[in-house]
Amino acid sequence: MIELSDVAYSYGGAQLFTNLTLALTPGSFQFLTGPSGAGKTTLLKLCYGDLRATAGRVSLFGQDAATMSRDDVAMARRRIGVVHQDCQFLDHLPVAENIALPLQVSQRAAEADGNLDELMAWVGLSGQAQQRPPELSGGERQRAALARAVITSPDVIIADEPTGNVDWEMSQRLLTLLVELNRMGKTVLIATHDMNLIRAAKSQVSAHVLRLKDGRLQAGVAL
Ligand SMILES: Nc1ncnc2c1ncn2[C@@H]1O[C@H](COP(=O)(O)OP(=O)(O)OP(=O)(O)O)[C@@H](O)[C@H]1O
Repeated sequence: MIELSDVAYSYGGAQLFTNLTLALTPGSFQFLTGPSGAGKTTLLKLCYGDLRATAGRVSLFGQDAATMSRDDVAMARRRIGVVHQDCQFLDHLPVAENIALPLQVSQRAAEADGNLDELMAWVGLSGQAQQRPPELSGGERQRAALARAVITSPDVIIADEPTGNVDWEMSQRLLTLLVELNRMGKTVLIATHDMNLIRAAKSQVSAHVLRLKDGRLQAGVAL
């Protein structure tokens, strides 16, 4: 679905990583871990077409990202739900409207009628639909961000620290939602520092763990 082959990335100075290879195969559940600043967010951005590799090949659903037009990338992006590290809400809009926004952007607003209430209930936010994002707790914001990422029924979910700043119980609840999505056939990639979360996931799902460190991606990390 998404493949990085011998990819390098630099923000202009030293290379953050080189010769990095990663495949998001259909239905896989993968964790990306590694020290702060190793480049996890950068790697996720390459996977969802937000950044272009400085070398190597990124393939988004069979197309070479380097030769894709902006519209092609936008179309591919519709198949990827992203949970950003800082959630990125429009604070003046109610939570429900924030969650429905990706449908409007992809001109599918009519689908909100059927899906939105169900999705709000799934993430346990039915009572908060009309609140503004700044009025939510950290865990509620993370669940709202997950709901917004999946409202368009993407094939792939990419989540950057989806359990940052929440307690253990809430991180378990978010993990359960991500595992449910994977059981529905979604491909899941999660960047996290939380090794306890990874351990908990491994008892529920066949998860692969990758560690990005010193510009290299290692598989089979000991937990
Ligand atoms: N837009 C940017 N311009 C220049 N440098 C950047 C930019 N974004 C990130 N970096 C640098 O690239 C490196 C990797 O950042 P990145 O956010 O990908 O790491 P990370 O592993 O996700 O870190 P964390 O775990 O702290 O979120 C860092 O040194 C960071 O300062």
